[in-house]
Amino acid sequence: MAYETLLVETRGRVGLVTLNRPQALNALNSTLVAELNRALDGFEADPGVGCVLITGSEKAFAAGADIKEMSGLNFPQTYLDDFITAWDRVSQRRKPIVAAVAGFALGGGCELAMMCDIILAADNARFGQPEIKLGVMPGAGGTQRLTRIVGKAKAMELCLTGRMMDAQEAERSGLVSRVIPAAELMAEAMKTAETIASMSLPIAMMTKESVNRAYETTLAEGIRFERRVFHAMFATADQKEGMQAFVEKRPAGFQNR
Ligand SMILES: CC(C)(O)CC(=O)SCCNC(=O)CCNC(=O)[C@H](O)C(C)(C)COP(=O)(O)OP(=O)(O)OC[C@H]1O[C@@H](n2cnc3c(N)ncnc32)[C@H](O)[C@@H]1OP(=O)(O)O
Repeated sequence: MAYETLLVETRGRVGLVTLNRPQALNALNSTLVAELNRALDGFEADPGVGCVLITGSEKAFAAGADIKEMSGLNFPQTYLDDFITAWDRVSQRRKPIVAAVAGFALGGGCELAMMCDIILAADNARFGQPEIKLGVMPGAGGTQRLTRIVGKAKAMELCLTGRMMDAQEAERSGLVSRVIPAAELMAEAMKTAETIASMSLPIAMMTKESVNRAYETTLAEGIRFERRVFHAMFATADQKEGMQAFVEKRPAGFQNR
């Protein structure tokens, strides 16, 4: 089935989604979110895909939820439809997701990036939660994820003033893992996604689950969870292959089992 708001392709073991509403700076309307979930469903089900890469355009990763679509909503509609639930499915994916962000990542765009596992930023990237200027606040996880990532002081300032931060500030704050010259962003992001996709898929998925557990539980519980998952990894063929390959000084050939 074709996509109206996305470009979706598979490059080797990387599933690539490019948000494609240039006329609206990739504002996230209901069609785009539904299509993004459809694309991610496909990649999750495809054993040939080991990592997903989500990107936008040079000018905008995404300028937030589509304000024109949202502006007419009332409380019963937003409560009953709870459209944000569909967005949150991105954060529930089990395969690793890399976000390659150039230009604006604002409001829901910043929230979408934070639902991914790694954010790589072009040097022209700008992040922010400007919802307060619209008379609302972040509703797709921004007040929670941003606060856990950058800390209360900066999250509070960004959410209460709507100020944008540039890529360097985002890197200093721990929001992005790396800043890359804009012209090299896609090549670097593909390299990162390909590296992840070359690992054992079950081991990468368990690693993602374990790192995410750090956000959801106490340190003691998290350590216990990590230990159990670590033990379980010794039941995989890929653990045998990975360690044997090291001993034999050759590249590992993972079979994803
Ligand atoms: C998910 C929730 C619940 O958390 C809520 C949200 O995400 S609310 C949305 C938060 N985002 C914003 O408030 C950002 C809104 N956009 C801007 O402030 C500016 O567009 C900009 C600073 C990102 C870029 O400014 P500029 O370069 O001057 O471009 P524009 O002329 O403003 O925009 C071009 C074109 O795109 C349309 N556009 C931009 N953002 C959105 C949006 N979020 N929703 C709908 N449409 C958007 C803008 O209206 C322009 O379209 P035309 O007027 O030319 O048809």
